[in-house]
Amino acid sequence: MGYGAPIMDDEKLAQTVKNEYASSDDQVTLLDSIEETPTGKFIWLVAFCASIAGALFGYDTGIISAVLVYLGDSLGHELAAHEKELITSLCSGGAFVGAIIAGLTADKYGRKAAIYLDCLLFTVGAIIQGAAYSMAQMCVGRFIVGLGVGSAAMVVPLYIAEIAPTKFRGRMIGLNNMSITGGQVISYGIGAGFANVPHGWRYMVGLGGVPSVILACLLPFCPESPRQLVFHGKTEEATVVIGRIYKHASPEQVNEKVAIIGRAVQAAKSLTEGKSMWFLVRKLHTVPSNFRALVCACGLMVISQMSGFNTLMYYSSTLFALVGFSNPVAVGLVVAGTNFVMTWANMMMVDPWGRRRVLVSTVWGMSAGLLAVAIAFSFIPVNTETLEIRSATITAPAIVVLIFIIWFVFFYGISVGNTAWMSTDFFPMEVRAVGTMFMTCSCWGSNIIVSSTFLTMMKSLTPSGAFGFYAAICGIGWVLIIFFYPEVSGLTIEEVQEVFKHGFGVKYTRNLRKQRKALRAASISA
Ligand SMILES: O[C@H]1[C@H](O)[C@@H](O)[C@H](O)[C@@H](O)[C@H]1O
Repeated sequence: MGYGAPIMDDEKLAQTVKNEYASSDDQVTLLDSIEETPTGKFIWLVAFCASIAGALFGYDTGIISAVLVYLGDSLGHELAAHEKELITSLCSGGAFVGAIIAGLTADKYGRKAAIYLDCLLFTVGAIIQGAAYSMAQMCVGRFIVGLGVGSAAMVVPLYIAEIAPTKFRGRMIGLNNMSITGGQVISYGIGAGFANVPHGWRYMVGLGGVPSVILACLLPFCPESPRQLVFHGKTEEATVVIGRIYKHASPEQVNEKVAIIGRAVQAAKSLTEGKSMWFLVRKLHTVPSNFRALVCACGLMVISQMSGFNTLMYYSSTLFALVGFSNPVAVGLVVAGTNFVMTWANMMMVDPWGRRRVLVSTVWGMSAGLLAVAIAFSFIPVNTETLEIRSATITAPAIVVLIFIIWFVFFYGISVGNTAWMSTDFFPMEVRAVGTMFMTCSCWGSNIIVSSTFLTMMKSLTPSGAFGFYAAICGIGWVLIIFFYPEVSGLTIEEVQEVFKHGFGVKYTRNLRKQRKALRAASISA
């Protein structure tokens, strides 16, 4: 029994597993036993360094709301609404392009090269923005930073997924998510801190260039992904890296791990050697298991974005001013802070609980929260022409809106907001980079749609209609997750490749996890 072994009935399971464990020559492969060994601090430090790029993603997307408020006429004139929209959306547009560039190059040049490039983009973009005296210069700076955001959003989870020990993979990608949402909290704090400083907005954007320099200095201490090293024929280097990651493993276990990776790499190579990028894109769409992985990864990402969460990130001031709060920036900080705390909760829960279990038991809460917001809004007299409130005092429905927005963020942060970035391990190696690229593009594509239609929807559908729409998306998303999202937590990245060969793998992984549990129990009692 090895990867892709048939799933058997529950009754026969315990005995068969015990027998096999006792007789198999291939016990190491069976349990990938290196994964059971303790790992040291080194790999956490590496994941932490890579996550600085995630913090920059969060910082640069979050800071814009404060920058827009304090720009004034610094770019030569007071900006019109459409110019503000342009500055905001150019970052998402750049991110879309950045994700494509990273996706096309991550295999050829390795994961680390893309992160170095991100550092350059974040720094150059920050300098250009901070020194901008014209709308054109600001737009260029914003787009360049967007390229970095999109590339980092794509390559960092990919890099972490490939270096992480199986038992910490979800948690380590979660660390990157914490950096994203932490970066957003910091950006709100810095936005508030520089609010009354002359030219404060220049410091706000310029500060985004500092952590990228720090990251560039730390990167030489981080290893290249061992899977990438094996892919490029550097098996000895990969062995050293695996030895550093699993520092309590025996040399045999290290060699076996490299051999397992080598087999997966060989399989990937035999399918793709000498083939063009277009071939990989076709393979991603035409091989049924790849396509199912793609649907699942992009589907979850689209649900996370179309839930409307980022309307709160980009337009929270507008929204909270609309319902009568006089200090919308502070209220916005509460939203970003809740998201950050729940990202931590997600990180702690995904590996022991399993991603699917977390999603199934929480996504309904997003829908329920948004529905309550939609209902509460119907009691608030909003002028849909001007998007202004007709009464200046905070009413009970306004408080209900705030409570249920925080409720929504609570469930968003603990579920799709972070789990969506973990699906990079759904893809087999030969299409992992290109699959992650599509997943990241589906993030920025749907992000652009939501951020560019929110205010229009508030006007044409009324706030109740807009939030009702997002509630429906979350409700449908929850049902789709129940039927189609498999549990891959606890499986090695090589094992995950088998999952989508069995439909969407929901039943397959349920049985596989049961088998593994029994196998572990048998190995302990043997
Ligand atoms: O995972 C992140 C996180 O949830 C952020 O708070 C959000 O702004 C991003 O759009 C999302 O991709």
